[in-house]
Amino acid sequence: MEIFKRPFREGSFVLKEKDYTVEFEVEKIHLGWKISGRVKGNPGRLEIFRTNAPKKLLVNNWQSWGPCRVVDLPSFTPPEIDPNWQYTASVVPDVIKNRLQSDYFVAEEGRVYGFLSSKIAHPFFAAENGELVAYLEYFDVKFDDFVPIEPFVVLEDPNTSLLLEKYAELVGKENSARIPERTPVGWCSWYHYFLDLTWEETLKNLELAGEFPFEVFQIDDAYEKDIGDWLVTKKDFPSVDEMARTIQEKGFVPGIWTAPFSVSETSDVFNSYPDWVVKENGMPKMAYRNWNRKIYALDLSNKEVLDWLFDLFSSLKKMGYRYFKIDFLFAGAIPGERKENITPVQAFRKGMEVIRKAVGDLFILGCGSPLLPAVGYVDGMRIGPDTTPFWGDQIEDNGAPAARWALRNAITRYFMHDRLWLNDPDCLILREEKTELTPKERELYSYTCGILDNMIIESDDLSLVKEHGRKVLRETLDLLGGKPRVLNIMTEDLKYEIVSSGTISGNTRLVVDLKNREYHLEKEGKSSLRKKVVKREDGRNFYFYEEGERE
Ligand SMILES: O=[N+]([O-])c1cccc(O[C@H]2O[C@H](CO)[C@H](O)[C@H](O)[C@H]2O)c1
Repeated sequence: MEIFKRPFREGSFVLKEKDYTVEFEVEKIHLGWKISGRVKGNPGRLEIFRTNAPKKLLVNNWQSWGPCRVVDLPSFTPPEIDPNWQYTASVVPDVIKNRLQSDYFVAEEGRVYGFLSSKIAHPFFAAENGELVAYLEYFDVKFDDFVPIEPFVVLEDPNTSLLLEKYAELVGKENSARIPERTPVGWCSWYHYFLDLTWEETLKNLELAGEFPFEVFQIDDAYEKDIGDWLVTKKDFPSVDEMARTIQEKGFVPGIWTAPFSVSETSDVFNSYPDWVVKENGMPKMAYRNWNRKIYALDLSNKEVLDWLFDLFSSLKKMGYRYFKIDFLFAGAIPGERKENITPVQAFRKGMEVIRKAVGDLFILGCGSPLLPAVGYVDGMRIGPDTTPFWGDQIEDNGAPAARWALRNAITRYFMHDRLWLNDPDCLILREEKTELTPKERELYSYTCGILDNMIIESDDLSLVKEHGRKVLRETLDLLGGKPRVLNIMTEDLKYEIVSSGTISGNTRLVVDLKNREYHLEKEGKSSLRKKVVKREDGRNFYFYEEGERE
C-alpha cells in the first residue's frame, strides 16, 4: 500500500511538489486507518493511495442512477459511452472510457476504501495495470490558501457489510447528514403517466388517494412549460400555485418535481440569460440531451443564478409545496467554464445550499444527483436508475430504466439508508393493467423496499390498483422500521439475503433472486419494540428500541 507515492505508515508528512504542497496525517482508527490533511496550489488529478487490485470489486457510480455492482476485474472491458449522457457515466469521462472507475468508495471482500466527503474535489478510484489507485480530481483549480483534502479511510474486517455500514456512518458524521425521523409514504405521477399526465387524471388520482395510506402527493415532470420555466404551466394545467392548493385541500403534502440546475435551449430562462450557463470555449456547453432538446447547466458560481434559485424555491414553498423532488442534479457539477474559478463540486454545493436555505426544513428528495456532495443537504436520495412497469432482463446495467437494476441498486446501496439520508428505491408499481410486471415481481420489488426500510412511494393510475396491490402495499409498510443488513453484498449471482431486526412485522429475513424473480420471506412475528434514532452530539446516529405502541 502506498500513500502519496510513499510506503503506507502512520505519522504526519509534507509533500512539496512543483505545482502544489500537501500536508497529511495517517492515523489508526477503529477497524482501520484514516488519512486527512490539506493542499495548496494546483493539485490537478492528485494521486492519494495505491494498492494491489483484487479480482472482485464492488464498484460505485458517482450519481443516483448509476450502477453499484460487483465487477470481475480480469474480464472487465470499458463500456460504450453515449455522448448525450457522458456526464451521468462519469464526471471525469476520460477515466471511464479507458479504465474501471469507482466513485467515492470501492470494496473488496473484507476491505473498504472510501472518501468521507466530496466538498471540493471529486474522489474516485481507477484500476490500472493490476493496481487500484485513489485520486482526488481538482479540475485544474488553483488554491492560493490551504484547503482540506477529502478525508480517506481504509477499513478492514471479514464482514464487508459491516464495513460499508461503518463507512456510511463516518460519511454521515463528516457531512452532518439529515436523517428525518419519518419516512414519507406517498404517490408520484411519473411511472404511470410519464409526460402524458393531465390535470384531469391528477384530480382523479387525488380523489382516489384518500383510500390509500399516503401522506405525500407528488406531481412529477409534465406540468411545466419548459425545463427551467418552472413557475409557468402547460395549457392543460392550472397555475403551479393552484396545484399546491388543490393537493393541500385534499389533506396531502403537496410535492413537486423540478430539475433546478437544468435549462433547455428553448426555455425563457436560458433565452433571457444566456450567460448564466456553464460554457466551453466561451459558448454554452451541452450538459446532456433529453426531452428532444439540448440541456445546459446553470453556472452555480454566479451570484445572480443563486439568487434566482433562491427565489424559485422560496416561491414554491410559499405556494404550499412541502416536498421537493429535485432531479438531474448532476448537471450542476459538470466540468466547464464558470464565472468564478471554483471546482464543479464546489459550484454544485453552492446550488444545494441555496435550495436548502430557501425551503428550510421541508423535505428534499435528491435525484440524478452526485452522491457524496449532496450529503447534509437532502433528506431523501434516489439511489438507483428509474424503475419500469416491466422487469427489464434485456436492459443493460448502465443506469437505463429497468425495474431489475433499480432494485439491485436499492440492495447494493442499502447501507447509505439512515446514515447519509433516507434511501429512495424508486416507486412501487402495483397496478394490474398497463404493466408487464407479474404479481410475483410486484411483490418482490415492494417487499425488498420494505425490508430495507426505504421510502415507499407508489406510482400508478390508482383506479387500476385492486385488492392484490392494496394488500402488497400494506404488507410492505409492515416491513418498515427495522435495521436492515444485506448479508452477501459481494455476491455475483444477484441472489441476495437480507435480514432486518425490529421491523413492524418483527425480525424478518428475505432471500430475493433478481435473476429468477423469486423470493422467500420469513417473519418472526410482530415486534412490540419501537425503533428510535437519536442524533448523538458527535453527529452519529444512535439506534435503540423501546417498549410501547408503534406510531
Ligand atoms: O427519460 N430519460 O431519458 C431519463 C433519463 C434519465 C433519468 C430519467 O428519469 C428522471 O426524470 C423523470 C422525469 O423526466 C422522473 O422524474 C424520474 O423519476 C427521474 O429519475 C429519465
